[in-house]
Amino acid sequence: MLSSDFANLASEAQRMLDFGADWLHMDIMALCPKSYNWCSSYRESKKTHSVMLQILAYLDCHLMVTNPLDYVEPLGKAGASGFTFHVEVSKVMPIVDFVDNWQELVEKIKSKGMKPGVALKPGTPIEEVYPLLEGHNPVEMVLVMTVEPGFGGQKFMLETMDKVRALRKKYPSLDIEVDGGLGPSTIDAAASAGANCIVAGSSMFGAPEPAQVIKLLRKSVEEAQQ
Ligand SMILES: O=C(CO)[C@@H](O)[C@H](O)COP(=O)(O)O
Repeated sequence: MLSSDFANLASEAQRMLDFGADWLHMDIMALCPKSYNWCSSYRESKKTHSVMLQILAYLDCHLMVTNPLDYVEPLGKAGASGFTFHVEVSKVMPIVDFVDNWQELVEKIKSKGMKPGVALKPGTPIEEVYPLLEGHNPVEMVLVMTVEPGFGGQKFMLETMDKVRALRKKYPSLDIEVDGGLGPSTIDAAASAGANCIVAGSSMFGAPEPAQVIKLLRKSVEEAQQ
């Protein structure tokens, strides 16, 4: 949704669902560069925001915030479906008993009926998310960022596919999401590495025929899974 027309968020969301998107990906940012556009829409335009959350669709929320725990309650109430927080919060926050408490965070996310996920930036080694995939309260999705988080329209970082491959090898049935620079020219690299959830921003909203783009992305993932 970061690539959509912010003045028409609800109709843009519906347009993408009509074209065949399975999920709506909502970027919720606090500290990333250029995040003010989405943040201001998110915070200031409460009315539009709640209209979006009323649409019956899977709302995949990517929390680029340092205090994910504070967002669990409000997003759960608002109707979010997926809640993906960043593994790097354990480094930027001094609270960092987070590393010990991530299970509590995951439990809270689940208790609000949301699917817990963990995201990592391009420079973060994949090994950092492994502890969150073990134990009795594991996350259910890993989001491998394929651009630096912050804004749409960036170039897909092919080198991040090593992380997707490693993750897929270790966790054959895990949901692995990729986000940033995904479109017809990069989908095969992501799908063949093992990604099965594809976030497409500017390649969708800027496409003359978004339905065709979705079909192509889906086909590439399905073929790679066979
Ligand atoms: O989270 C982000 C950027 O922080 C992404 O969701 C991008 O917004 C995807 O946009 P494109 O790279 O597909 O244009």
